[in-house]
Amino acid sequence: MELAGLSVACAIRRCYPPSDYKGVLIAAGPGNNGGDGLVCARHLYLFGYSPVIYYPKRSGSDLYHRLVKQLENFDIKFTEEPEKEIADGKVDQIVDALFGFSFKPPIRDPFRFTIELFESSKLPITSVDIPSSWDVNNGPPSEGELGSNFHPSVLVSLTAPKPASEYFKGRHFLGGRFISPKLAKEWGFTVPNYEGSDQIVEYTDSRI
Ligand SMILES: NC(=O)C1=CN([C@@H]2O[C@H](COP(=O)(O)OP(=O)(O)OC[C@H]3O[C@@H](n4cnc5c(N)ncnc54)[C@H](O)[C@@H]3O)[C@@H](O)[C@H]2O)[C@H](O)CC1
Ligand SMILES: [K+]
Repeated sequence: MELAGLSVACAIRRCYPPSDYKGVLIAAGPGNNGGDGLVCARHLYLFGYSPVIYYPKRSGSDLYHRLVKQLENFDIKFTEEPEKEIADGKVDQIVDALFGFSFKPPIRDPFRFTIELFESSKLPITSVDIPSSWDVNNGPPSEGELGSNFHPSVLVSLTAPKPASEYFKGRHFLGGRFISPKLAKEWGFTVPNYEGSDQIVEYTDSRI
């Protein structure tokens, strides 16, 4: 999770530098995708951003208490009113860390509100692993359903791209540099060539 969150922060640093996109709203969900978002928020702070975290359904487990404690130690702000942060101009970009591969539709509250916020926002949005509300295999919800108008500008797939990423049209990165060739072979995917100490690789038209 630490490396996953770091890789998302690295992709954001590459696409949306703090000189132009300093205020970052991180929407964190109740599972591990949300945990990646909490880790990402801490690294963004260390990279010079001003993160503000919306974490409406907190996990009770010790790991998450410790992630929150680390953020509090940096005086990183938590908010209950993400729409106000956006309206007040405190936010220049958004991180979608609501749900990853364990999401099962339909979306339950309080996350319906958050997906509506994503759909209506004009700000750049980076999704962690899968755009939230998308089905891991089949991609965006059908037209007219909540989430069908959610198209983030950046996607950071973790460890390996999920089938839903085929429907994604923006800048696509792979992160989570911790898979051994042996494990990748066992699971039938390729570990790309990460440059030097990079935590991310960007997919190009020719794929990696
Ligand atoms: N396992 C790995 O290799 C890695 C995973 N990483 C990250 O972990 C997520 C998957 O995490 P998981 O905890 O399994 O689930 P999610 O975060 O996707 O969500 C579960 C969470 O959401 C709730 N939920 C599900 N459906 C709904 C719904 N319709 N409405 C409201 N709430 C819903 C559910 O109850 C749970 O609380 C993966 O995508 C990666 O981001 C790391 O990257 C490390 C490697
Ligand atoms: K997500």
